[in-house]
Amino acid sequence: MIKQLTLIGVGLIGGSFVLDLKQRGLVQTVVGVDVNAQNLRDALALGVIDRAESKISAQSVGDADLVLLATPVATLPEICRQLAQFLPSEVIISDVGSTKMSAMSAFMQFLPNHLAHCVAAHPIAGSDKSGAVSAHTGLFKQKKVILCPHNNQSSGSLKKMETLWQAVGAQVYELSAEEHDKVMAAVSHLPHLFAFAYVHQMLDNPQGAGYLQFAGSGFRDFTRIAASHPQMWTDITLENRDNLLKLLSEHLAQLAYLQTCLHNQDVEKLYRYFAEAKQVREIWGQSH
Ligand SMILES: NC(=O)C1=CN([C@@H]2O[C@H](COP(=O)(O)OP(=O)(O)OC[C@H]3O[C@@H](n4cnc5c(N)ncnc54)[C@H](O)[C@@H]3O)[C@@H](O)[C@H]2O)C=CC1
Ligand SMILES: O=C(O)C(=O)Cc1ccc(O)cc1
Repeated sequence: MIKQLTLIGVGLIGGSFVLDLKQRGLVQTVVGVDVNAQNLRDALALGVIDRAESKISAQSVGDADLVLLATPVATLPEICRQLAQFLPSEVIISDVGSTKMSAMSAFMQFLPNHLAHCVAAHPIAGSDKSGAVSAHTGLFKQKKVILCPHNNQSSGSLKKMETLWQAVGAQVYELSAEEHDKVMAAVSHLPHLFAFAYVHQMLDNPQGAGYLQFAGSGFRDFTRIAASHPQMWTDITLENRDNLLKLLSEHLAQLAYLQTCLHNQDVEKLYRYFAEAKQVREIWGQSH
């Protein structure tokens, strides 16, 4: 049972997590801190938080057992810098950000005396929606959450976060922050870049808007994530840029291969390429 959870960034992910904890009676009071006043009003009205605070202060974090950071990833250094002066000694600091090397470096730089209780975490669940109005229970049911333990980790704090994520229905895995960012670049960050690039190309094409009226379900499936929050994705792609730059050049080679196949009207190579991808996608789909 957590007496006070202070949620910094009362949006889709942080809001959904606390709603689940509340529903299970695992948290007594949730204090929300957010830079967006309307979002705080929505969160109060929807019962996501019990008290709203506009800034990090002794009042908002001084009595917390758990401080959860659920803001866009580039905000973590400044948030941790501000937190340092107000943190009670045993409080757990955890986050939900999509990049973990950046979270670890913010913890190490600005919370060095508190590092044992910093738990870097990432739920692989969410959507293209954002804000407290989108928060809902059940978001993490049967979804994976990756925890990234570090050398100075308190096993009690790690275990506590593992227990909370399991309580909201998630399956907990552990990876190093470095491995996490490499994997996520491939299965999440690059696909988002492709979706943004593809939709952008429709924007750049003078006829694009007219073409879109005939777009069907394939377009819908492929581009849903291009409606995701631009701030969130600016932060993620910049924080994971080294992995993404490497993958982008590998994928340019894939496109160049397709270009060559089409240019040469190479039926066999095209067929094999599509069939191999179809098999991988079908096998993945059977277990997800
Ligand atoms: N949306 C998704 O599907 C997933 C997102 N994540 C990660 O979770 C984090 C939060 O994402 P969402 O909940 O989707 O975003 P969101 O946009 O729904 O919520 C973020 C909230 O943080 C607030 N905020 C921004 N800067 C702030 C600051 N300096 N101090 C206090 N509040 C601030 C915003 O006003 C907003 O209410 C991000 O780091 C994202 O990478 C992780 C898994 C899935
Ligand atoms: O909208 C979708 O399907 C997503 O892919 C959601 C998502 C976005 C960012 C993450 O770090 C994890 C999950």
